[in-house]
Amino acid sequence: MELKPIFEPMTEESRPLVIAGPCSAETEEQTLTTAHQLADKGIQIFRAGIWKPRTKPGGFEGVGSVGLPWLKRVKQETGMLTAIEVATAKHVYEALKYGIDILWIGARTTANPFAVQEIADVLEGVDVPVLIKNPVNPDVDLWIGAIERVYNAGIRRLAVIHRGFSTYDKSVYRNIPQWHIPIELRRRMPEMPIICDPSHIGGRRELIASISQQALDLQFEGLIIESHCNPDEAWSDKNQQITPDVLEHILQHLVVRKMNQTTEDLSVLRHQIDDLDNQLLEVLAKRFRVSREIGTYKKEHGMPVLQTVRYDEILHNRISQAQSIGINGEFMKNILEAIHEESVRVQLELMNKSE
Ligand SMILES: C=C(O[C@@H]1C=C(C(=O)O)C=C[C@H]1O)C(=O)O
Repeated sequence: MELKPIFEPMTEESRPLVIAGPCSAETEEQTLTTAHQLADKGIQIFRAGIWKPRTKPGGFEGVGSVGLPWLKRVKQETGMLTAIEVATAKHVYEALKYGIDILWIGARTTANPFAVQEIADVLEGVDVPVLIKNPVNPDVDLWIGAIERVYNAGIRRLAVIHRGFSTYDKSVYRNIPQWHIPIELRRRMPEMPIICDPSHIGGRRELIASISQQALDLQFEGLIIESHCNPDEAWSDKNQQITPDVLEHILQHLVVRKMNQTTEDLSVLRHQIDDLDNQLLEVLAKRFRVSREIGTYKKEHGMPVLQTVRYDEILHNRISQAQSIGINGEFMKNILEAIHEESVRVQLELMNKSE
């Protein structure tokens, strides 16, 4: 992909790029007050939701097109660029008609290729920056598919927004970050800027600073943070919005690590890591060899592959062993589950071989 910077100038020094503004534009006064406060703090890009995709009908679905002239005023009075979410062709037309500078595609929309294609089709021939949020489900290919649809429409000023992923299980997060997904996107598309959305990942004000710092530590390029002049009275997402004052405080305390190159000091430690990874691989290969032998035995003796009592015992013992030497139990569980799944697959393959 041949991308252009989303904004000029975008330099290493300008990291992180910050986009801030209320979840929703509610009234002209709330929009303008918040915008002026943010502009006074040096924020250069203002976000506001105009059309809000709500889980159930009856919630506040955004003010709609009447809010677009308010954003035009924001731009005229503060000089900030304006950004809104678009989910349909009509939204794109309206946004462009009112001179909105940046469009973003929401997580629910990204999950739907028909909707993304509809938006891409109307963007054909338009030069506007587009930010693509991750789909609600942790599917990196679906995310990349949406990026490609927009890219194929000729949009070159592209970036993605990592806003976390929906989960049925209770979690401290509103949308679990699953950092490995944006990391995989970075591996596959190294030139694609990634903007983190700590407001939607955390769902709570208290989590915004730490999630933002994590994003910066992963070299993400920007942050999109919900900020409202009076968060407790917000019409949507009040728990995750912060005042421009709090936003300024958080931004001042973020540590931006600029050192990109590997230093000599790291090379010694990295050799150690290489060495340890080699040992891990050898041990894993040995374990699968033994598992194959067990599989052969089971085949000869008519035993089923899955042995839940044994598996349960392994999980239980290894997790407490791990915890006793300072390894996170949840992490150990994930590793053991992955190993077991592969071990069972290897044995099943063996069982079903005819000879
Ligand atoms: C290796 C075995 O087969 C399966 C795989 C296991 C493993 O890899 O640890 C454990 C139990 C079984 O479900 C076994 O029965 O011991």
